[in-house]
Amino acid sequence: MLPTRFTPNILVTGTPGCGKTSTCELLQRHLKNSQYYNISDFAQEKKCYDGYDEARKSHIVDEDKLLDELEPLLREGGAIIDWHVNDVFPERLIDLVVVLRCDNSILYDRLSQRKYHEAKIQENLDAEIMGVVSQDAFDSYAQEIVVELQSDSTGDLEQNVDRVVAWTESWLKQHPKGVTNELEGGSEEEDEEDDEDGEAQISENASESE
Ligand SMILES: Nc1ncnc2c1ncn2[C@@H]1O[C@H](COP(=O)(O)OP(=O)(O)OP(=O)(O)O)[C@@H](O)[C@H]1O
Repeated sequence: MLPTRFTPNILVTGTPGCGKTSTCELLQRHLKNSQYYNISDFAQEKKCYDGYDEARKSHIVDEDKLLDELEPLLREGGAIIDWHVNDVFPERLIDLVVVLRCDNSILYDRLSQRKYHEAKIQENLDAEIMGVVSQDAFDSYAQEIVVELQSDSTGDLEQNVDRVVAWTESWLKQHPKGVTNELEGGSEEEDEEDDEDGEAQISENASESE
């Protein structure tokens, strides 16, 4: 059981089509020693399924099994997690939650290009308008570790990655001794560095945190 993680775990979430995979793949190229987990692929690879949803034409993920597989990896730190569901990961093992947002007409075009049927497109557009994923993130994690970033253009994509890279560098400086991997129920003590510095805040512009 690893007691400490020395690099942060970053969850990238958002409505399907918002750009999670594009962002995570670019981020992984910029962050040394990071591991990218696309949870849809991970669940398939580890067979973390609990049936098949005919209406949605997709497997139902067994979240308990998923966490059994993922938690030891999160304890190592440096995870970049990509999933539209965000409220299943243990808060004690997540250091930053990035919620990608997308303009609805742009999202419509992206989902149409995937040949999604109209009802599925509409369901996702409604979810994006209502901010469903964002609300889940703010309900599930401390407000100060959740950040919403717009992902409409390639310029946004690059800027978002720069900001998360800058945030990570700042986190590493603030936690030279790493962060204690709390046990379920939070029975282990917080790392001293945490108490002194609090959470690393993501800045409006990447350069601000340097
Ligand atoms: N910021 C962006 N600017 C321009 N195009 C983008 C941007 N982000 C994503 N795209 C494009 O939108 C499409 C969907 O992106 P991507 O697969 O990264 O989304 P996703 O959120 O991971 O979707 P899913 O949840 O279904 O896996 C891709 O064709 C990608 O190239």
